[in-house]
Amino acid sequence: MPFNKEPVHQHGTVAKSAIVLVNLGTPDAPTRPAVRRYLKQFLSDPRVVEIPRAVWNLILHLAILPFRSGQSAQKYATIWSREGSPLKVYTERQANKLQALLEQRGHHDVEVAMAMRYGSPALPDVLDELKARGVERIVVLPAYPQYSGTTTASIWDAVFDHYKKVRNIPELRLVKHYHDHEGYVDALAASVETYWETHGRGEKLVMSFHGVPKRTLLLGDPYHCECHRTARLLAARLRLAPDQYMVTFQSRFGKAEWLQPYTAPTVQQLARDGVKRIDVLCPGFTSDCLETLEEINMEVRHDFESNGGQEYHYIPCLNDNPAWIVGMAEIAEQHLIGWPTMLTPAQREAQRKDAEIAREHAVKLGA
Ligand SMILES: C=CC1=C(C)c2cc3[nH]c(cc4nc(cc5[nH]c(cc1n2)c(C)c5CCC(=O)O)C(CCC(=O)O)=C4C)c(C)c3C=C
Ligand SMILES: [Fe+2]
Ligand SMILES: [Fe+2]
Repeated sequence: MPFNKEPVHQHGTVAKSAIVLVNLGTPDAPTRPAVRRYLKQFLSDPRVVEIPRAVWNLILHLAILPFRSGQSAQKYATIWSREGSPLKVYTERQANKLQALLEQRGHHDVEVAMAMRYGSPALPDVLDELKARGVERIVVLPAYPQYSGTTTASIWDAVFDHYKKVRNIPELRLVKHYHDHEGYVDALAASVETYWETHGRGEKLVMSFHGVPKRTLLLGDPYHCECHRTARLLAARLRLAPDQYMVTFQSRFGKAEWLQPYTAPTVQQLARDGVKRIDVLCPGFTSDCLETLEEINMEVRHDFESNGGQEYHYIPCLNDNPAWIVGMAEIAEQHLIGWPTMLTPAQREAQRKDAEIAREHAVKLGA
């Protein structure tokens, strides 16, 4: 494979650092063709569906895309906002606020960008733009607190695939997870406590995480354990006894067994058992999205209420809560250590001069 042509004689230019906040991605519009395009890219990822390609391609094109695209588009239409898909809107706000906070904390030489694993803005395009702007150090920060081969590793695949075509690769740091990071757990606890202060509290706190096939757990994916660790830490911060909270897994896809217990049947059973009020939190999603706003706040709410439950409270995701922006800044800072993001004005001026000399040098060489 040939390498792409790249800018020459950039040595000595101001090397900037960047944080790339990467989320899953979402369709460009709540329409059948846009959702089909998105699902096709998402579900063709071998990290997401581990079935031999020849078999899976047939199933995907004959049995899934023709039916699911329209059904999912209808669901997306119920949560779409004037600004677009909530997942993208919140991820964008997080990136902007993180940029401002890092600047406030003295990191004058770091830029924060946002990218999507599937759909737009596409991760490879964002990495290209950063390179064009002279960024030589990158922290890749997935929007997933818990590591899974199906999500986090897929972001890494996309990063590695992209740089296979690049000659001069930036220095890279990949955040694996922050399921037990204080800044993340504290932000979750603050969000729940604030909710309880204004709405009172339920008999049980249901912590619903996105599921994955059970098979991945048996094959060594740490996701399940990391979800439970987050739940234990959050319960400890909230001083909840074991009978005051539950961990469940939502969004099952396909016919295979996924991580149990499943959210919807668990909530139905709670209602049938006479529990009158539950509070539901989705700690594994840092932004509200289809899976929280439609599935949890609409479908599962209906399941609870139609089985005798009286009060169903959905506690929103961290989104752009100030406490979460602080948590993200702490996680980012721990990965920026040793990089010159806090240059003094004098140091920056020296770098600028050095870049000027390098450019003159390049002109003399005829580049
Ligand atoms: C938080 C982590 C996530 C894991 C782990 C995850 C695994 C996983 N997901 C699917 C299939 C689908 N997921 C869909 C939507 C979706 N998934 C996540 C996050 C995780 N997925 C988010 C944040 C979203 C919402 C995106 C949005 O636009 O708001 C969808 C698309 C919607 C639909 O048609 O239902 C599918 C499909 C699998 C198969 C999987 C693990 C193997
Ligand atoms: Fe998913
Ligand atoms: Fe486990």
